[in-house]
Amino acid sequence: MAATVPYVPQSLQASVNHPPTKITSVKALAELPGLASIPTFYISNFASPHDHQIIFSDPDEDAIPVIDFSLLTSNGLDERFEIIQQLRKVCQDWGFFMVINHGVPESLMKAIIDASKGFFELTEDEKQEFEAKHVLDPIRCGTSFNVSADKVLFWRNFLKVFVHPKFHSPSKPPSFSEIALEYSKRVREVARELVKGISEDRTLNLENGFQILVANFYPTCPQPELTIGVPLHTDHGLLTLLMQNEVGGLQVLHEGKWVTVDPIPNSFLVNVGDHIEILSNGKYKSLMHRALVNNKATRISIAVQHGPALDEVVSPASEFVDNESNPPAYRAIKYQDYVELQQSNTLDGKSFLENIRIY
Ligand SMILES: O=C(O)CCC(=O)C(=O)O
Ligand SMILES: [Fe+2]
Repeated sequence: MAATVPYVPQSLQASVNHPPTKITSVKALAELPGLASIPTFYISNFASPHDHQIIFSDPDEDAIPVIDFSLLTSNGLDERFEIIQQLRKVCQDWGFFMVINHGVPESLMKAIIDASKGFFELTEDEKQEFEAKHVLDPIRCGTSFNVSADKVLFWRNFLKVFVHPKFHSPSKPPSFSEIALEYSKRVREVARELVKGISEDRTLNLENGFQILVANFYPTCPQPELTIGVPLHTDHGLLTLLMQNEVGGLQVLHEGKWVTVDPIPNSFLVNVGDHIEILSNGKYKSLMHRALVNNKATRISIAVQHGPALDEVVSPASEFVDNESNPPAYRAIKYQDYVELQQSNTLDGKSFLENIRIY
């Protein structure tokens, strides 16, 4: 019989309500035999059903838009024009869509999930080598979002790797590097076409755009309704292309309702990030989203974020600004500074964009 009071090692125990200083892995915690309840520092308001007037969306009524990528790269000019209009409308109305017929092989999508699983299954000692000191270190694994700032911890382990313009990779497991290199390249090609279609800005230097691969590992949780994998937030880049193993958990905020995402197999879930919102001067909104956890199966998601070049100073593009009726709504900021600030803070339920918004 499972013990009602779990054994939690000293190093994982909360002192009053503060998270312990040394926590590296919720995976190790989740694997403790007989864990029936979660430590208090994982209990989070962000998981509360009252945090955002939640109405679970009716899947039929709020069907998530689907973009057929093959039309974007087809030679038919009419088809391309049509799909670009559709893409821009979807970015304006939703900030979120699924992409089908994207050309990234199913076997490669499966391979990156398996390689990431292999990484998370390394021993805690082996993974320690990849625990970074700074948010701009190119290889960084950890738990929660930012354990030095988080007031409560989130039920997630992550690996964040800078994969472009310079490719980095952990050296373990041995197959990770080759798979991650190929996966990043193929996903980047899809992202570049989508960004070109959405943004009318021709000054973006996408060749040298920053690309980061984030692998998320959400172990099963004995009390999933009390905690959360990632609380609501927006992504810092231009576009994120996300996929997952067969286990769901992503919710997107659409017109004040949480929409639970049930993806089409082998599709990418694409969301607009903060830098499309900045460039378009707010026309295309960065998507608020979060990841729930469950008590049945481990969830793995791979989110690849694509941004401008790190040294690019981004401000609203001239075609979206009119100084009289539509003045710039965001301050110019170097992308690298934005990433550093966003990643150094904790997720507090607001978009980090609020920090550069001009009122
Ligand atoms: O796991 C998910 O579905 C979402 C993860 C996410 O939002 C992120 O890594 O930024
Ligand atoms: Fe995200």
